Amino acid sequence: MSVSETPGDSTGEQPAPYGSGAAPAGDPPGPAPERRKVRVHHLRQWKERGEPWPMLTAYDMYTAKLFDEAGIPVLLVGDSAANNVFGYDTSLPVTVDELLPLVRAVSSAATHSLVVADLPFGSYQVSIEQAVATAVRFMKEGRAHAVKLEGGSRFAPHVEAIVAAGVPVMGHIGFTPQSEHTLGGYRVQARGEAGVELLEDALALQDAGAFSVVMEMVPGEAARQVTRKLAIPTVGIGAGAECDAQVLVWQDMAGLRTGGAPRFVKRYADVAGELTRAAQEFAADVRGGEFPAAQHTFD
Ligand SMILES: Nc1nc(=O)c2c([nH]1)NC[C@@H]1CN(c3ccc(C(=O)N[C@@H](CCC(=O)O)C(=O)O)cc3)CN21
Ligand SMILES: CC(C)C(=O)C(=O)O
Ligand SMILES: [Mg+2]
Repeated sequence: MSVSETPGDSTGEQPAPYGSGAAPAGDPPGPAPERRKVRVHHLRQWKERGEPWPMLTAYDMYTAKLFDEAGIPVLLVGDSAANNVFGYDTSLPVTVDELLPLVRAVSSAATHSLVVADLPFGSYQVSIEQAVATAVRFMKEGRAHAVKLEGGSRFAPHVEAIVAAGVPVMGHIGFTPQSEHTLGGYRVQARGEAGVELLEDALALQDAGAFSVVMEMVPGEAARQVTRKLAIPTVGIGAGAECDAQVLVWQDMAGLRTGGAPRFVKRYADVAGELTRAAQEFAADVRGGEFPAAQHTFD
């Protein structure tokens, strides 16, 4: 168990929500301490304490509510909704107008988790003004708590301007799916010499005021070095065990998506199998006259 903060410490902060440390030994029995809203400074506290934290994507009200209640401190409304909600073959086509209602749904349902809205391709690359305007829309209309965008040093000015507008920003480097045509497909990034560039990008984002950085599909050793050199937490996806946090797309993690998954995915459930079974049983019940029964019928 980790050392818990003394209530009423110099910052006047209550202990951070979640965390691996339960109530200190000797606490009176009773209801669990009140969970508090996750804020960006909590993520940095967990890094300082060496407590890894989980992040999942969510795109709708039910998953947001379940993951929030399960203690997932950060929910990402990913532009991966392109693949996993809208059925596009890449993340490039999804628009701000398509993502905004999903962000609003997740933000409305999450009572404690920090909700991060992913800025889609084309909604921030055009200019710094466009980046700020899009981030503001996701905060104002989507009611997000933070935004995420892809890119390193070249997007540091965009990050700085969004942060100056009062919006926390999460970076995303390594394999950046919105640039798949530049990167030449879904490939591991920052191998060998290119590890230097990964670190430069991460530092530029930190200097620009990002509160965290996602690293996608980079060698574990490169991710470890970046994580050690940054004060802000790193979030890995296919970036090894040494990141401060880990993120997966929920349909991959829960086995709703069938077919081959990337190597970095671990499957924790068979939601596809369970849903298929339920649909088949429902169909058989209807065809066999078993449903609806008397208790499903009004007098
Ligand atoms: N369902 C889903 N999961 C994701 O992780 C995800 C999305 N969608 N959509 C947006 C991006 C795209 N991502 C992906 C998608 C596929 C691979 C993949 O097929 N990787 C292979 C090849 C790696 C290589 O060439 O070295 C792998 O085996 O990991 C990786 C990242 C991550 N994101
Ligand atoms: C995979 C995560 C990091 C993401 O950007 C997304 O889901 O869109
Ligand atoms: Mg994304």
